[in-house]
Amino acid sequence: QSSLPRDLQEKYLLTRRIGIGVCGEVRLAFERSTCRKFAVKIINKKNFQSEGTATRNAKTEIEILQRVDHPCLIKTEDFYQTEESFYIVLELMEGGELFHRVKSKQQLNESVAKLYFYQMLRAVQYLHSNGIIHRDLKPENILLSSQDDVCLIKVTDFNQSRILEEAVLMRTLCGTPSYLAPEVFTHASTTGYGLAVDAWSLGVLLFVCLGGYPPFHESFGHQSVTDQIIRGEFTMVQSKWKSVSDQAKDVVRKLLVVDPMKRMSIEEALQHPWLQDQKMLETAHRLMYPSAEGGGAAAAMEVESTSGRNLRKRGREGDGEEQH
Ligand SMILES: CCC/C(=N\NC(=N)N)c1ccc(NC(=O)c2cc3cc(OC)ccc3[nH]2)cc1
Repeated sequence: QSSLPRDLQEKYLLTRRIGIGVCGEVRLAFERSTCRKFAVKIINKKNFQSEGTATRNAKTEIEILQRVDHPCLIKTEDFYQTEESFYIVLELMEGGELFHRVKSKQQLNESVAKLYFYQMLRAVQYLHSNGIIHRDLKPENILLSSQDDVCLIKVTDFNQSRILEEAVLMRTLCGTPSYLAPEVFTHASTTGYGLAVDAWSLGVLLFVCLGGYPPFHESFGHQSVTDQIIRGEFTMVQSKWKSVSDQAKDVVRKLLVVDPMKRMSIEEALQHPWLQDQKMLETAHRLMYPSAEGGGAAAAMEVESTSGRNLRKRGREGDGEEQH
């Protein structure tokens, strides 16, 4: 048991482990003064090849977490560190990881999968509008707010995330182009291509929620997982997929497209017929914007559009501008 920072101990009582990851664990914690429950993510620095990388990654992750504000993105409460670890105090997501939910239910029913998928799309749409690529979307990084099927989801773990440095690309293009590779000029290295990796991952996530098993896995046939992915070869086993609608399958097939330029984007996915489901949208907005409860969906849409507008404004004027 590595020694916990004293100021963390003074403010929180850390109890049992509730989650385990490659770079550390998650403990259930109680704020001593209020008895409110929190999750404390402990990230061991030794897992990174060098001290510098650990600190840089964590700093980026913390910067992202403190900068983003969306109902479907995890929120940090506090941050501590010692020589060997980072301690991040987070809102507790009582439902745990989507990974365990899908595992225990074999597969989610389509309306639940749709509700979760829509929230993931909104979270990733928000990240992308802030110039952030998540790059590591998987069931372990999708948390559920309660044990109920109808619940809020939150995306977490920004360890692999990258903030798109358009400025770096601009500077590059100012230099002599003669040594630059073609992809620097094509879509490949600007926001378009980078963002598409998250669309692919959301396709894998939706496949797992609907089918209860992953589309690419070493146990399938003779090919390596990498070959299966590069070829975009997956199978929708009848026994699992016969109860899934054609529209849901269409979303999966349009996201699991190998060519990033041909892959359906997040925006296109949000417009797909499968998600034009008023009942689901009302439930999702009620979960995401409970304060807008009184005015119903209209108010929720109002909240969405204003927050979207603010974002775009901030994007144009850079981060310096404080939005009031
Ligand atoms: C800022 C830290 C973001 C992060 N990981 N970041 C990283 N791995 N670099 C991360 C990773 C995992 C979690 N997990 C949880 O919060 C969590 C809550 C929870 C509750 C459970 O049962 C009630 C079971 C598992 C849980 N995981 C929270 C944050």
